[in-house]
Amino acid sequence: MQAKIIDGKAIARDIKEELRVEVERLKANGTVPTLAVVLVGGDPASAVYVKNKKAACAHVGIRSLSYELPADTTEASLLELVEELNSRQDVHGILVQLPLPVQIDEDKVLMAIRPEKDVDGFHPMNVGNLSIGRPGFVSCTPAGILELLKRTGIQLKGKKCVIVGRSNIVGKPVAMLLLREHATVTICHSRTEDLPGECRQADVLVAAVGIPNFIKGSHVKPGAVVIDVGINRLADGKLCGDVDYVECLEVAGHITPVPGGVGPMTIAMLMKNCVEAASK
Ligand SMILES: Nc1nc(=O)c2c([nH]1)NC[C@@H]1CN(c3ccc(C(=O)N[C@@H](CCC(=O)O)C(=O)O)cc3)C=[N+]21
Ligand SMILES: [Mg+2]
Repeated sequence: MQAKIIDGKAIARDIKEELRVEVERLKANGTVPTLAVVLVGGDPASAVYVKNKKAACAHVGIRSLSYELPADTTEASLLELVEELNSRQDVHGILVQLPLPVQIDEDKVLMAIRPEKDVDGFHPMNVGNLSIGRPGFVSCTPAGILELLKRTGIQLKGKKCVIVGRSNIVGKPVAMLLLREHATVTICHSRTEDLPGECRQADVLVAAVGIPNFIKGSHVKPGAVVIDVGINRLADGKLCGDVDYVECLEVAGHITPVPGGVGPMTIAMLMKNCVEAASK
């Protein structure tokens, strides 16, 4: 039997509709939720994501302020902009699009954003709060994955979840979120011995490796939930996930497509974090 396709685009649309109502309420109370989006340089993929984020803001009713800086921007001037946005009362969320040009230390910039405005959830304070179970902003892709699982009715308690990829932005925080749901969590990576064997144990398999079609049908336990976090741009311009979709569709119980799976959820969670930032 073919896997059920989890429609991330539709679920993201539902979430944005829910947020629209909250934004109207905030506006009625005199607060216009505002996100500052900072883009340094002209990376074409980043430009697409930033455009999508601004479109989502417009849809939900969030005001977005756009800062497009040249590729040769210095670290000092970017930090100066972050400081200005930190101190502005009318700015609730700050997003500095990654990756940044080589002359800028990303860590330094992310640490400069006030944790209360860190709607990306990348500041060590928010990362730490997540890992010890305190409230704070959760980064958008991991939060989006959990929301997809919840709204699809996938039970996580006691289930075996295997994550392939150990990045700070996806692998590690998604592990923390799954643990919080009482799942048994394994994080695999490039040095894992017998990766296919680990993957085949998974009730929920999360692929975040950045290699097109890396997860094959033979990695998947029949009936498992397969979440594809990959966004690989192929030479022909098409988007491709980390999961071999055609193969895994025949084995999995549920699967997310690329595009239209985790990507739109990332943006919906960014909107959710902005609304939360503005509510405080
Ligand atoms: N500070 C920061 N925060 C981020 O959250 C952040 C970032 N930097 N840098 C890059 C990654 C990547 N990312 C995506 C967001 C939306 C889609 C998305 O909308 N994807 C659509 C397709 C979009 C397309 O056609 O290219 C989909 O999967 O259906 C993908 C990827 C956010 N990131
Ligand atoms: Mg990645």
